[in-house]
Amino acid sequence: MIELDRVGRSFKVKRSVVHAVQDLSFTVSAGEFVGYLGPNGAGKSTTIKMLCGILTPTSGKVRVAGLDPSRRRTTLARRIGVVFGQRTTLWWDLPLADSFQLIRHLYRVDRATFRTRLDELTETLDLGGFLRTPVRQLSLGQRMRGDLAAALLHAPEVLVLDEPTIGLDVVSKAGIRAFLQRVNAEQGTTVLLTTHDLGDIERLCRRVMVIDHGRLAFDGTIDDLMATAPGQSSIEDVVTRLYTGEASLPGSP
Ligand SMILES: Nc1ncnc2c1ncn2[C@@H]1O[C@H](COP(=O)(O)OP(=O)(O)OP(=O)(O)O)[C@@H](O)[C@H]1O
Repeated sequence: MIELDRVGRSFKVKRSVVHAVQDLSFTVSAGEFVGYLGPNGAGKSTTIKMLCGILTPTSGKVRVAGLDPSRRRTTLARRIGVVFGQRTTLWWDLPLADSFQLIRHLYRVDRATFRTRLDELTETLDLGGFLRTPVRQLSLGQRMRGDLAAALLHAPEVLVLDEPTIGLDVVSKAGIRAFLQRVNAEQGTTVLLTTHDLGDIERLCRRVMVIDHGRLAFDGTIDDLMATAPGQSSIEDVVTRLYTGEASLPGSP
């Protein structure tokens, strides 16, 4: 469903070049729920932007649902849902319900399918109390649930999430995690989740990939990840050792 083959992306900054992603190869199969971890500046957002066609790779090949994202961005948009937790894709001054209507038109979802999906999403994400509220008046947790609904209204096969639980309280986080688990299990949606919240990773992902300095540093199960730092019992400690280069990497490619 997602394939990267020796992908690189660099940026020219003044007279130097930043290699945000380098020689990155991985495959995510249909129905997987994969965590994508890495320290600040590791290249996660750059990867995600290449997956949805916002950025073109400088080298290598990206395929999502069989499509080249930067060349087929409009076609791909119908098959991928993306949530950037740090900024909304909703219309700031419009009530949530009106944003959803606009999305229905943009994605050409027929009226009956839209109604059924919106009813389902309203129930599972508990949106009923604020569908008529302008997005700018929503709390962060409400806005995030709105963004998730917006990303899923057109029933995409792939869902890419960039920090979807950032800034949320424990109850809101638990609600969003349960929702994501359900979407993956019941609809078979492939999910790639970027987060700094290791609770998200522990509760949701069987497989974890770690990127560091633009390169894949680890790809394996949570158990494999824990085995990189024997004697450490918490995932926080294991990931800290990985980020600081203190762990050995049996699962690394
Ligand atoms: N448009 C850009 N122009 C120049 N440099 C960029 C640009 N976008 C990203 N970078 C650089 O590429 C590197 C990777 O950035 P990226 O945003 O992908 O990291 P990240 O893993 O998402 O980090 P964070 O966890 O802090 O969000 C960083 O050094 C960043 O400064």
